[in-house]
Amino acid sequence: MTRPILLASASVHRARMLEAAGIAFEVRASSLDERAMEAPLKETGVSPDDLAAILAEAKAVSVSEGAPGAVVVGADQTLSFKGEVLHKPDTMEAARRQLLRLSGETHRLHSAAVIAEDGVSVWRHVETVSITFRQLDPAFVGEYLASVGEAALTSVGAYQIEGRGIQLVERIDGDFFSIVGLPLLPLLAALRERGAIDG
Ligand SMILES: Nc1nc2c(ncn2[C@H]2C[C@H](O)[C@@H](COP(=O)(O)OP(=O)(O)OP(=O)(O)O)O2)c(=O)[nH]1
Repeated sequence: MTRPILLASASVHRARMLEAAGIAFEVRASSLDERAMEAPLKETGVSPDDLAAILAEAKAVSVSEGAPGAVVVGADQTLSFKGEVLHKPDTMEAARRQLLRLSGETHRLHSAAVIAEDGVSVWRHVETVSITFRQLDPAFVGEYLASVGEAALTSVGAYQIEGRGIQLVERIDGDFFSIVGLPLLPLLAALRERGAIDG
């Protein structure tokens, strides 16, 4: 007998990943205002990986408080580049500018997952991946964005690595699943340990 799993995320990418892994869960996205939460944290000089963990924990705990007995998974991803933390671009023009900034450079994705039960965080994991982009020609970036469209705006880096986004990349150092949005292997091990999935 396993325990109900809730995914406290509005990310279709995370939901698809768990579905593909054969995990039974329900989506119950958190209503937290991440940007409002993030502003004071940034004043403290919080590191990008800690920021991802704190936001993931806040989402998991907030959903978990209203779901007694459920195993609630919260997640967050931050992109760090030259001391800045970048977020999902708001517009296609912002996506174009962001991709050109990352051209020929290495950025890091910090992918955090947290499990909360009955309003208490019981497990957390942050995986950091370094991604180096090729030298990107502005015309290529324009063609890439025209081909992927608004999907580019659903990812923090304005790319989906499992899709055409891989054509932007020269090198990846780290876990593929963490780029897509969840440190999947450590998360599955934790769900097993907590009796939420069989195995
Ligand atoms: N499919 C795919 N998604 C990616 C990739 N890189 C980043 N992402 C997505 C995963 C997340 O949905 C999003 C990271 O943004 P957040 O951590 O703020 O999550 P999001 O706002 O989507 O949902 P949430 O805050 O959990 O409700 O970027 C990738 O290479 N492939």
